[in-house]
Amino acid sequence: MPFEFQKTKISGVMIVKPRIFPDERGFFMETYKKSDFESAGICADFVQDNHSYSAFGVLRGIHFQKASHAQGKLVHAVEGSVWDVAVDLRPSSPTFKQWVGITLNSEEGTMLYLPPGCGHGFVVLSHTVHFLYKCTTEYAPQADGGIRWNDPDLAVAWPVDHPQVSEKDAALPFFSEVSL
Ligand SMILES: Cc1cn([C@H]2C[C@H](O)[C@@H](COP(=O)(O)OP(=O)(O)O[C@H]3O[C@H](C)C(=O)[C@H](O)[C@H]3O)O2)c(=O)[nH]c1=O
Repeated sequence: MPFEFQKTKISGVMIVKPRIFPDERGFFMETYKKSDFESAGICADFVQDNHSYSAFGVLRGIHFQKASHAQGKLVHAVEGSVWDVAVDLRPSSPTFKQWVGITLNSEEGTMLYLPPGCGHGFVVLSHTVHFLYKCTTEYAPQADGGIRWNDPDLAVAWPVDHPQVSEKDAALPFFSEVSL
């Protein structure tokens, strides 16, 4: 099995560790295989791939798409490292409003799968990061949602004191104001 899957405290949020095959040329790893993911309970059909590039201290998120446009995401850093957060935004979930955070770096190739219904954000830990992710639904700006990164109810323990947040993200609503 080229992947190791690890559950987190949030239902459906899975840590995925690919098997790396190093040799004198460099390395090879599989970063997704439908049959292995389905065997681990991740039955996701990905329809869009994204790539973002950010500098140290940049914080993107906490974002989500609403209702039928809710996105499952398989995220990883292909160069550099981030501290990545999944927030459970499913009111019926026993871990509603809870979050998990994990460092994703390109050396280990560790990935995080977030099911639809989770908010997602990350802050860059390395000088720069190339961040790639697969999504289970296409971009739907009309369904865009977000929560302020430093929402006191969520109290996400970001490991960077003064992150660089875009004007748009700095103006996102607090959890108490959000319509899910
Ligand atoms: C997300 C997205 C954006 N765009 C366009 C819209 C804007 O003109 C530009 C930048 O978008 P945005 O500022 O929303 O990019 P991020 O702040 O990286 O947003 C993402 O960051 C957090 C961490 C996520 O998990 C989401 O995938 C996504 O919300 O790309 C597209 O054309 N397609 C897309 O799928």
